[in-house]
Amino acid sequence: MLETRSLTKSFGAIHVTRSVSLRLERGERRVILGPNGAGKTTLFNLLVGELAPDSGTVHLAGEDVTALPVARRARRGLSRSYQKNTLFDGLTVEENLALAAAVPTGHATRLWSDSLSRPEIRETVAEVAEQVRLVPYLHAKVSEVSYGVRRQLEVGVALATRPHVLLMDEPTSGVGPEMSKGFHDLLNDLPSDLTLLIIEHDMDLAFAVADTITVLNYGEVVFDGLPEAARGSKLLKDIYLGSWEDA
Ligand SMILES: Nc1ncnc2c1ncn2[C@@H]1O[C@H](COP(=O)(O)OP(=O)(O)OP(=O)(O)O)[C@@H](O)[C@H]1O
Repeated sequence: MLETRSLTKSFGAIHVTRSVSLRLERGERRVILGPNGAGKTTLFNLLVGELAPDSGTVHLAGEDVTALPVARRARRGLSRSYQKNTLFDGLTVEENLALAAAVPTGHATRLWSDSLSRPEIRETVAEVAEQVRLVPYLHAKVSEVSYGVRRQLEVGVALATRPHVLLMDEPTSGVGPEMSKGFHDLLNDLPSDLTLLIIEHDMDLAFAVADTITVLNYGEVVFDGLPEAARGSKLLKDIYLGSWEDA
C-alpha cells in the first residue's frame, strides 16, 4: 500500500535518510522507533511530499508518487496527523472535523457552516467523532477542550479526509498514562483496512498496536520485523532504550 525504495535525503553534510526501503501492506500497523534525531519526522516529510528526496522513490497503492505535491498525494489517500497543533482554536470540534471532511469532496471552504450543511460531510463528521471518541465535545470550541481531547481531534481531522494510509507523528506526546491507554484502544478500533504508520516514543503503546516495527538510527533502517523480535533485540536496547533513558 505504501512503499519506499532506497529513499535518501541529506541536509548539507548530514545524511538524515539513508537508503530507506519500507513496504507496508494494506491494513498494516507499523510503528517507527528511533532515538531523537534518527530521521523519523524527515521520513514522514518525504512520504507526504513536504520534502523531496535526493534519490529514491515513494509508491502509494503501486503508483510512483515521488514527484507529486502534498495535496495530490492527500487526494490519493495519504494523510498525516502532526506532532504539533494544527487545529483552528476559534472553531468548534465539529467545525474542525467538517473542514477536514470537505477536502476530499473538492468543496474545501473556510465557511464551515457551508460544509456542515452538506449531508455527506455531516455523515463523515458523525462517523469520525464516534471513532475518535469526540461525540461529547462536538460543540465545544477547540480553545476550551483539554490537551488530550485536542490530540484526539488531530487524529480525527486526519481521518476525516478519508485516508487509506494514515501517518501519525507521536499521537500520544504529552498525554498522561491514562490517555495513552485510551489512544491504544482508539487506534485498535480504527477500520482494519486503514494502513497506519506511527512514530511513537511510548514503548508500551508501540508494542500494543504494532503489527511490525521499524527502527531508524542515524537515518538508516536498523531493524524491520515483528514486535516480539524487536523486544528481544540487543541492538534495539542499545540504540533506542539507551537514548530513551537519556532523553
Ligand atoms: N530542514 C532541516 N534542515 C537541516 N537539518 C534538518 C532539517 N530537518 C531535520 N534536520 C536534521 O535532521 C536530523 C533528523 O531530524 P528528524 O526531525 O527527522 O529526527 P527525528 O527522529 O524525528 O527526531 P525527534 O524524535 O527528535 O523528533 C536531525 O539532526 C535534524 O537536526
